[in-house]
Amino acid sequence: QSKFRSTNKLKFTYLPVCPKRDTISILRMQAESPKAICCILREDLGMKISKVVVVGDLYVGKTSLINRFCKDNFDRDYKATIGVDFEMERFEIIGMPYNLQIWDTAGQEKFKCIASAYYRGAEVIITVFDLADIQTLDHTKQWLEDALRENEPDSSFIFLVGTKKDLDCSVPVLSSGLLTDVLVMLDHLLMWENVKEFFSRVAALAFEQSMIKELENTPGHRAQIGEGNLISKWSFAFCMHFPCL
Ligand SMILES: Nc1nc2c(ncn2[C@@H]2O[C@H](COP(=O)(O)OP(=O)(O)OP(=O)(O)O)[C@@H](O)[C@H]2O)c(=O)[nH]1
Repeated sequence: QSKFRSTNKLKFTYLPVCPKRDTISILRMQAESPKAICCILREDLGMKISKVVVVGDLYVGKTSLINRFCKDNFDRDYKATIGVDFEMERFEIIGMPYNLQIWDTAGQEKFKCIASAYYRGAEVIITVFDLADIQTLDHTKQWLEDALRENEPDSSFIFLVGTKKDLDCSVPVLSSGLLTDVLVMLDHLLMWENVKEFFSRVAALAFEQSMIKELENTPGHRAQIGEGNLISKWSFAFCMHFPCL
């Protein structure tokens, strides 16, 4: 919650994901690039990995969301995640190999201790709720607080994802009081219609974050504040790889 309050440039995105109809909607809250930083890109960065943690109540569809992206499949049978699971997805960004390590955590209370041990070091936190079960939206704040507690302040991008839009009983979350509580903290509302584009955006942001961190931690390399040629070039490169940007 403190993360929500302290970030004044949050974006909210609504995307659908599912196979037959526009079944899953994804609502995204995303802190804008934390600082306007122009980075000197280095050629010797090598392989980069960013950690994405997916949290939320049991049965909301975390595994399904990840499987839709990583395996392009959808399974109607429910198999509870035991503890944690993870997938590695490879990207290439501005010619550099880049991996997203996506951690699928169990929503069941009895596994929470195990799962929370994996929250640390998350560049991205994706909080999932079920559009057909308003309580799961209510619980997202707690999930987020738990995940943020294990990470440095302002070190993670946050996304909010609503699933199961295809179900007739889906609640009109956009007008629900609970979501309004969240929306008042946001500056932007965007909508997306594609899971791959969503994860591509996640990858782009995580990549950017890891570059910034790397530069900040490397002696002799300067992070420059403000507008500059390099940041323009960088943005363009992202557009080339991620049409959704
Ligand atoms: N109709 C519909 N069903 C969905 C959708 N997404 C997930 N499901 C179903 O919801 C059930 C739970 O999905 P999971 O992805 O296993 O849920 P989870 O959040 O990973 O659950 P835990 O591992 O227990 O935390 C499964 O039966 C899925 O098939 C969706 O968009 N539409």
